[in-house]
Amino acid sequence: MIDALHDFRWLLDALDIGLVAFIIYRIILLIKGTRAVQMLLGLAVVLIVYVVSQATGLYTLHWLLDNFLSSIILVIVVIFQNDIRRALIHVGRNPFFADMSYREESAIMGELVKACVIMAGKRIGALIVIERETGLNDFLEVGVEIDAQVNCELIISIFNPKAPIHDGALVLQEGRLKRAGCFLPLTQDTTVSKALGTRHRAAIGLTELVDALAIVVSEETGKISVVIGGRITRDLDSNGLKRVLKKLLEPKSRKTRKSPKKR
Ligand SMILES: Nc1ncnc2c1ncn2[C@@H]1O[C@H](COP(=O)(O)OP(=O)(O)OP(=O)(O)O)[C@@H](O)[C@H]1O
Repeated sequence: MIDALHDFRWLLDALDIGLVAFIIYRIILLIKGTRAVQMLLGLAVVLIVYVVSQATGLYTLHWLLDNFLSSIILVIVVIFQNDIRRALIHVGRNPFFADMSYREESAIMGELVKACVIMAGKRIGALIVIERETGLNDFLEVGVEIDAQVNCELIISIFNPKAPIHDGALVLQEGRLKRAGCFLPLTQDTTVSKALGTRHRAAIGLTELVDALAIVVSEETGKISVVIGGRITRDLDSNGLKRVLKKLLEPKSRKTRKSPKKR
């Protein structure tokens, strides 16, 4: 069997390279927009200094970095323990609608859309962020833990201007309302319309960094926008919002299924 596999060495090599490329891609996707990127850059600098110290004969520095790098796996595990845990938890799972039936997904999307439409009608400003593949934990330090089912009335009460947690973003993870009052990075893009204030700029800023989806309800105009990849789609009605959410959040496996009503 092993000998037979050796005849297909090129196939194994291709598989090997493909798997490593896929793992690196998933790691980049996971840490994109998190502090792990800065730490990784720091480690890359250490590695460059190590190589330079060897080439230039800076023996003491080289000895020091040699000892440090010999335990690099341990260092990486300690530094990235949260990211590694998150990656392992997410393996094989759909990022937002994890293990949910079509009916549960529809109910969640229905509650979300209903809440946005009502808030738009009442001119209640809102910023809702939905986690997809990339973890948002780095943006959840500020804010208040909620961890509740997605519910229209609850969403509206969170953004009620009299509520203490109405400021900032409401973050949804794995089909649940996870945290409210979260502070997001503002976009630095100078081409963004001057008409858009900080709520919209926060939605654009975050989605430039991660693959999350943001819904903005404007307090000023009552318009609903969806932001993804730093790009904003404005003035969506109930059907438009439903369509966009369905397209962006529905698991790939479900998209290929012909008749979702069967579930
Ligand atoms: N960095 C941020 N992260 C999350 N939310 C933010 C951030 N900055 C501002 N906000 C939210 O945006 C609100 C202010 O919105 P502002 O009027 O400046 O923006 P806007 O884009 O014009 O929105 P609107 O059309 O609703 O007025 C704040 O009260 C706060 O809730």
